[in-house]
This record gives sequence, structure tokens and C-alpha cells, in this order.
Amino acid sequence: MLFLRTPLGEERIFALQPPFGGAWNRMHAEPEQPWASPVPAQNLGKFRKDKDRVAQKERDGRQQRDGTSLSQPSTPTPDDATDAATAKISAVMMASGTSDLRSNAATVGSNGLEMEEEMKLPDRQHSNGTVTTPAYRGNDMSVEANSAHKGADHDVPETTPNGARPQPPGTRKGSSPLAPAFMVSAPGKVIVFGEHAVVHGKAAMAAAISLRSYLLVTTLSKSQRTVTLRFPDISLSHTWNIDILPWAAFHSPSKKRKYYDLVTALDPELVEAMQPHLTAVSSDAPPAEQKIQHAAAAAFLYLFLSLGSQQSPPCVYTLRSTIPIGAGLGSSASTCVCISAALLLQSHALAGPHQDQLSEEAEKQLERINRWAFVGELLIHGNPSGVDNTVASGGKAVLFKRADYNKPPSVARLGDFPELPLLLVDTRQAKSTAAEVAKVAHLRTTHPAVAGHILDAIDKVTESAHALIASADFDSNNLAALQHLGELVALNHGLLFSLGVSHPKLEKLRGLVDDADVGWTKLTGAGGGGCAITLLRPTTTSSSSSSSPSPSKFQTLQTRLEAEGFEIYTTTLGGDGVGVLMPAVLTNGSAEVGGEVIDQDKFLRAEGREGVESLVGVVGGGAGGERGEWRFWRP
Ligand SMILES: Nc1ncnc2c1ncn2[C@@H]1O[C@H](COP(=O)(O)OP(=O)(O)OP(=O)(O)O)[C@@H](O)[C@H]1O
Ligand SMILES: C[C@@](O)(CCO)CC(=O)[O-]
Repeated sequence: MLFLRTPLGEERIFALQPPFGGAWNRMHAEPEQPWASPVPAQNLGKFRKDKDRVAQKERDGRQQRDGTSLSQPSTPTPDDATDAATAKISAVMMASGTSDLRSNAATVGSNGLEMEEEMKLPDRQHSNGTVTTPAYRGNDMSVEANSAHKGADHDVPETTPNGARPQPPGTRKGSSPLAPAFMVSAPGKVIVFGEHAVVHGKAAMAAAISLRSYLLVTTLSKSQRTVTLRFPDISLSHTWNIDILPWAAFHSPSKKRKYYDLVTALDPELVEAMQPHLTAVSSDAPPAEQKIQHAAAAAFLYLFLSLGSQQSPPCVYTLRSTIPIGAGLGSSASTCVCISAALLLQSHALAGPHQDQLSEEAEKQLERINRWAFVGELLIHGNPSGVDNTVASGGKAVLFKRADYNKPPSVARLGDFPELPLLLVDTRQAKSTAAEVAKVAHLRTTHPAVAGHILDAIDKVTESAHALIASADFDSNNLAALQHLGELVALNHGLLFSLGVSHPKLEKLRGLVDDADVGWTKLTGAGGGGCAITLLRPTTTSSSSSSSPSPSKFQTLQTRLEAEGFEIYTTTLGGDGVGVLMPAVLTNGSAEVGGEVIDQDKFLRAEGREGVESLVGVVGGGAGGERGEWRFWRP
């Protein structure tokens, strides 16, 4: 039987900050947008089962199915071979500290992004007397992408009437080396209190989990004018020709957004301009599968067109996740955070996380990533509150509230976790967040007074839980305190059930846990399937450290849960948010000089969740501890 734990291995939950209001602030219940992708449950279930099979297919070199696919980036040209070798050498040199590519960092702004805000970042005085300018130095991830970028910039011809800048076939760019591959990673989350109500302006309490998505960014030879997605978890593999993408629409003066803008809604004209480039994605896949793939592709493409430029380096973006998809654990938000962070890094709009980074600087970078991740979530969910991407960006635990969608949300970081033993179980009934959120919006239209009261009641539950946990004398080993919190958990579930977002499998799960009398259970995330959390009851009434029900009770429960086909997850609560591995090289006990270079092939070949974690996991490595090569923005 497994628990959610803090990174220190303790079972804890949050010490909360200032009180939050319960006002009914906003009815944010627009109908689902046409580009949002309700994900049919049965298909997501299939994807989860098939994850490894799909990865195998990728390994077997399955060809892309879409009509617009270009040459497979994995088939190297002689130029590629030279560039790839150079990139590997650069990566290893960087990893072993024998190369200083930082001097390349001076070129900025060639990506079309506005750079003036970045220029305002304060220089930092180090204890040794040196000063670094955060955007361009330190352990600066953005630097290396620059060389490829600059080369592209020089050779770009005038635009054609449709705004595209065609590349003459066979054109050989300048001889700058390829940017080494790098990775980003972001966590999933559990919502402890307040899901759905948070979409309607109430507060929610949520924490990062240790299940994560990992995105590998591999730069191609400049002679290839392509951008490729390889998302094997959802059987998506697609290549676009960079030069024919709708840059003119996205970069017209009235449409172009700055990398630090707060974008709270999608631009329908831009969504429209993207459509022809999405229709070719997985065009021969079954419709339900295609919806899932289109949602992910749309999120990527909108961000790529917003943050990149026609001079963006040709790249392959390979994503693998250990988070079950459509299970309420924030898989989409984690994906969007990875994409946002990678594109912002490539656009030189972020200083990579580095030692001695000031808290406010880290916060600013995270905010930037989070804002664009929210835009990705708009494409997948239609109407997200932003809590998932906020946790996936910043990690740890938060009390989140978005009263006004035109303003940034209020986010109180919950720095300290009181002990709280939780059990996380997945019904493996896949669902669509967009569909569940739309259900609640519909209920608000058909039964406004009743639905309004239910949402208000959820707000009160979150408020009470916050007050309880934040109180100085809260002790999760104390039965009375835990009983009180547990009752709030059960109340929250009952209210979510009333909103119509539970599922027979979630009720079955709850029944089994109730029968075992081990604690209090609620669904977590959007519901309609997916996961539930159980706050475990202590076996003793004393404040002893043994706060869990007896092993035999657990054993019986575990057997019964597994017999129903439910899956019990091991994870820790409150870990780091988005992280960067630049270059994509890990020690991994490798005999390779400078460490093991993580390339596409190795990454795709990693077997399942364990394989991904043991190859690249932010925690994993030989001793199972944190891998020091991963860096995080830590506010
Ligand atoms: N590993 C992944 N690879 C590619 N795309 C993914 C991946 N995980 C999620 N997605 C995208 O996100 C969508 C799932 O989002 P959805 O909101 O329905 O589930 P969730 O984020 O897991 O749950 P919740 O929002 O309740 O936490 C998928 O349809 C897909 O488009
Ligand atoms: C159901 C919901 O409240 C949580 C999904 O994880 C939706 C959202 O907040 O965007």
C-alpha cells in the first residue's frame, strides 16, 4: 500500500497562508470552444494500456502517416552526421565543463520576440565580486540554441506574398555547430480540495506529484526546415515544414504577443489560421484517437507560432510522460508546461535556472512559463482555471484562486507541509477534463441556484481545510484533527458527486475504501473517472508516528482494488516544478566520457514508466536520489 509523501519521505501536507474569500465572483462557463478536444474515455484507456506498445512501434521506425510529412529527421544526411557529431561533442564538453559556449549568448532578439523586458533584469553581484546578467549567463540554457538560430537568420530570403520565407532546396547554412539536445520536465498534480469550484472563481488547494512529463528537444541540421512532434504516449508523430506555417497571421502587428504577455483567451483568427496545418495530423487515425492527437498538436503549434519565428531552428520534440493520461493528475498541464518552457528557452526569453538565482527572478521566469502553458491548456481543455499549469510550473503546493480571468490568479505558495498520509488510486476509467468542466457549466445554466450553492459549499470546505491545516497546532497524527480533515474530504467528494462529475468506478473505489474503514476518499481532478485520493485514518489515537491503518487491512484493500482493475500509485507530494537538463547528458554511471548523452533513440527505447525514470528521471539515478544535473527555478 502506497502513500503520497513529501520529498523528504515524510507524509505531510501544506501549511497554508492567508485566508481566502468565498465570494461568488465569476461565472466562467462559456460553452466549450470548437477547438477544444473532449477526449472519449474509452480511447484514453486504450492509450494508457498501449503506451509501451506504442513506444515499441516508434522504435521499430514506424513511418508517419500524414500526407504532409517530410523526410524523417532521424535519417541523417552527411551534413547532419557532421553536425550531430559536433553537437554530441559540445554536449559532452558542456557537461564536463570543458567548453564555454556562453560567449555565443550575446545575440538576442533574432527570434522576433521583444527583448526589452529581459534587458531590464538586474545584474547579479556574486560573492566573488563577479556580476552576471541573468538572461544570458550563469547556467544559461538559452545560449546554445543561439548558434543554429543565428545561422538560419543570415540565410533567410525575403518573404513570399503569403508571408513564408522559402528555403532553396539544398541550401547549406553557416558552419555553426548544432545546439546540443536538452530536456525539460514538469510534474503532474493532485487537487486536494476545490476542483471544479476553482473554474468558477473559488479557491483550490493542489500539490505537485513526482510523476512527470519529459520533453527532449533535438536540433536538426539547418538544411532541414522542419519541426517534428514525437509523442508516442498518444501515438502522435508529425512533421511540419516550418516555412509554410502561418507566420504572417501570428506575427502581424495586431496579433503578435510578447513572451511576457498575459494571454487569457485564444484568438479565433489564429486558431483558424492553424487549422489547415492540423487537419493533416494523423488524418487516417480513428476520430477519437485523432481528437487526442489534435489537442496536443494544437497546443504545441499555437505556442510554437506564438513564441517562435520562421527562423526557429529545425527541431524534433520528443515527449514521454510517467503521468497517466486523462486520470485527473494534470497530464495535459504538465505537457503544456514542458512545451512552453522549451520554446521560451529556445527563444532566449528565459534565463535558465542557475545556482544563486534570486527568488523573485525564479518567480518571474516561472510566471512566464506558466502564462504560455495556460494558453496550451486553453487549446486542450477549452476552459481551464489555470491551477494545473500553475502547479506543474512552480511545483510544491499552492492555494490557487482566479476570481477574474482577465487578471493573473492569486497563488499562495504553501511552503510547509504538515504530515498527511494519502493513498492515490486510479480507476483507469479515462475521461476528458473538457467534458467534465462543460457538465458543470451546463448545470449552472440549468440549475443556477442549486449549482451555485454546491460550488459555494465546496468553497467553504476548502476554506475550512485551509484554516485547519494552517493552524499552528495542527497535527496529522492527532486522530481528532485528521477525522475533521477527513470529513471535509468526504464532504468535498459528496458535493462533486452532486455536480455530476463522479463515475460508477469512482463510487466503487470509494465503497471499497469505506468498507475497509481506512480513511476518507474523494475524486481528484476533473472526475468522470480518473483518480481518487484517500486520507488515511491513523490506527492509534495517540500522537505516535504510526499513523497508518494496519498492514493486513491494507493488504486486503489492495487485493480488492487490484481485482477491480484499479491501480495504486506511488508518488511524493510537493516536489519541484519545471526543470531543465541542459545539455541532455546524465552521469547515469555511464562509461561514456562526460556522461551518457540522452538521444532520441535511447529516450524512445526506455521501457515504460520505470524505463523513463531510470534513464532521465529527475529522481532516479543509481542511488535513487535526485539527479543533480537537473536544474529547477526555485522561488
Ligand atoms: N503524455 C502525453 N503526450 C502527449 N499528449 C498528452 C500527454 N498527456 C496528456 N496529453 C494531452 O492532454 C490531453 C489530456 O488532457 P485531460 O485534461 O483530459 O487529462 P488530464 O490533464 O490528465 O486530467 P486533469 O486535467 O483532470 O488533471 C490528451 O488528450 C493529450 O492531448
Ligand atoms: C476540474 C478542474 O478544476 C481541475 C482539473 O484538474 C479544471 C480546472 O481547474 O481547470
